[in-house]
Amino acid sequence: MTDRSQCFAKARRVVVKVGSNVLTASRGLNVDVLRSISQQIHGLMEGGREVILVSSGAMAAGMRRLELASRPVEIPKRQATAAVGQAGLIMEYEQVFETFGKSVAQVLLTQEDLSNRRRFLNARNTLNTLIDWGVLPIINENDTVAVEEIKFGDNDNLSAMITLLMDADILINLTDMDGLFTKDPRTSSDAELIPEVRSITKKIEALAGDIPGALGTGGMGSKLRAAKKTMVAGIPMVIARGTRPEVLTDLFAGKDLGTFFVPGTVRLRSRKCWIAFNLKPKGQLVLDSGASEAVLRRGKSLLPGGIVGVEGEFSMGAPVRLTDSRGHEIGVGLCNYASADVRRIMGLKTAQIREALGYKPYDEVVHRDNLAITSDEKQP
Ligand SMILES: Nc1ncnc2c1ncn2[C@@H]1O[C@H](COP(=O)(O)OP(=O)(O)O)[C@@H](O)[C@H]1O
Ligand SMILES: N[C@@H](CCC(=O)OP(=O)(O)O)C(=O)O
Repeated sequence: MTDRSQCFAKARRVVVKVGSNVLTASRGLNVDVLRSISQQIHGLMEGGREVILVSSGAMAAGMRRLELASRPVEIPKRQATAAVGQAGLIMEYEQVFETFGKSVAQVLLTQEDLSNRRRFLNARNTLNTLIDWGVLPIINENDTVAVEEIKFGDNDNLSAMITLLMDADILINLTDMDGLFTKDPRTSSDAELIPEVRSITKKIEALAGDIPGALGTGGMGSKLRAAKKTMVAGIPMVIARGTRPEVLTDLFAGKDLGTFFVPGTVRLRSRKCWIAFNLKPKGQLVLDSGASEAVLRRGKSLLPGGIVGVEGEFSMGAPVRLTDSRGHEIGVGLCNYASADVRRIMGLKTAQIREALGYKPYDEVVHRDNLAITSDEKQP
């Protein structure tokens, strides 16, 4: 069983995400909360932890700075508002950390920056260097250039991706609620806090509305989608109230605050997370029950003999989804053969590949090293 206090005690690299509603007051940024969270982060850093901050609040700060009563509808105006707000946001962090003798760095990212392997590795090197220097990286989505399809969608997702790709040990999502409730507490006074979630079932998903607070973006739904990713990757996530005094300090002192999302037992490392969550699968391989079992529970590579179906057209090296015969996703992997070749060798023994194709570069259709298991069915 995963012990929550152990997860906190052992966490060396920590990602903290702070939502817009936490950081905003009626007349602009809530500087008191920003200072309090910064102070606690500084405490964690002083205690030897590596911290990465994902901070929302640019749009909210910009709206207040420009005296806009509501969020602009047109995308360029939204982007311009966030650009104004980001400056004030980072300036505030900069000033607070200066009083601790520490530096902060602004890192603005788009989805593209993570899905392009070379750009991602550049970003990761930069983040690791900042951490080595004892500088706090403060990440936000690059709202000025990120529109529609290249948008992370929200910082809940961005913070989960950063947690996975930076091999962090825990994700703390600070919002304007004490955690996940049985109903939306904004509309239901009898809502009760759920202290622990072991699996994101349909029932759990149904509790969360996608309607965010006045200044937020994704609502509780996007936090659950983020938790799903970290849990599959074997990393715990917590949702807690960012305005609670000493929230971070208390969490690391072992207090049972917020909602704890229990991680899966197998830890997926950065490269496999990148395969699982950043690449768009180009096709699908359907596995028979023996191959599903071998891949899911026995840590095996996928051989041609266990494949019963191929969907889509893809070239060698393409990312593909692996499903069982009921269509449930087992994982995502890089395919050693093009779709046309997989169709010719599926169901065959590895010794028959050369005969069927005239060549045999690999025994495995998907090698274990290039396969990320995304099913939350219990693995060994
Ligand atoms: N079951 C639920 N439990 C807690 N909050 C919920 C639930 N369903 C919907 N919400 C809403 O989600 C909001 C938090 O999401 P959001 O506004 O996107 O926050 P943030 O700015 O921190 O990302 C809360 O203000 C709350 O009203
Ligand atoms: N990039 C946006 C953040 C949008 C966002 O995800 O907000 P939130 O749901 O409050 O975390 C901003 O800084 O305003």
